[in-house]
Amino acid sequence: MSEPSPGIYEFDMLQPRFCEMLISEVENFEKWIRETDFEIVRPNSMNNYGAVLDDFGMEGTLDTLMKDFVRHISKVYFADVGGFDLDSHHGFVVEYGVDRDVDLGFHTDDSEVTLNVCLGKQFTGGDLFFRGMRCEDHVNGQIYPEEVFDFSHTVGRAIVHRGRHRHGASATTSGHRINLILWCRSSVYRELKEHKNDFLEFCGECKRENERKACALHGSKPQGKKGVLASEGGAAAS
Ligand SMILES: O=C(O)CCC(=O)C(=O)O
Ligand SMILES: [Fe+2]
Repeated sequence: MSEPSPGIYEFDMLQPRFCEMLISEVENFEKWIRETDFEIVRPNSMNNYGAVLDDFGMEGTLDTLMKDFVRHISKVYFADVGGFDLDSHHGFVVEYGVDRDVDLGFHTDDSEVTLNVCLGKQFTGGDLFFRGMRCEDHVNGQIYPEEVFDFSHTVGRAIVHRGRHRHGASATTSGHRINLILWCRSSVYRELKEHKNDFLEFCGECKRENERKACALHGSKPQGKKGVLASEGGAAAS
């Protein structure tokens, strides 16, 4: 596992054969939905294609994946957002292509920790772009150069990040990109957050504010890196 940018971890996770089998299962489900005239529930407020895996028999499997796999990673790297106590999830696939959703706007996830694995198929484009972690108060704030990180998907490879890590997906310019997304949540963390009004350690802007306050107190200059990129508006996905 490597950490190509602060708070983002990547590693090989799924065998190609498993990715193919999962895609074929999703395609079967979508075919069945079309034939039976059922309404498919789309994965979230942003994607018009894809499907919720929990809706067709994978809820238990994904719960096990979260508890026996993601949680071991998140309790080490994301303990500050309840990574030790993930207890519910929303599992889905997203589908991109010129005849599907092409890209995905800048947003934060309704999760404490997100696992994102590329299932296939063949595609060009579709990079994920990350632009720093923010608390709710600072989600629309500036982007600092050290927060800029772009990630190219390859089949079977996974990335994990905090839900509060602002990100989006650039256009898939050819082929189809299908990714498995697992939004993992912690009810304990959410409950605690309600009653605490602390500054959030992971938030790039809270950190800077704290630094400025400390410097004002001691009469020194903040050490933070200079240079600010244009700010982008962010949405919260649900
Ligand atoms: O397109 C992707 O790989 C990312 C999808 C995503 O960010 C989301 O569904 O929350
Ligand atoms: Fe997302």
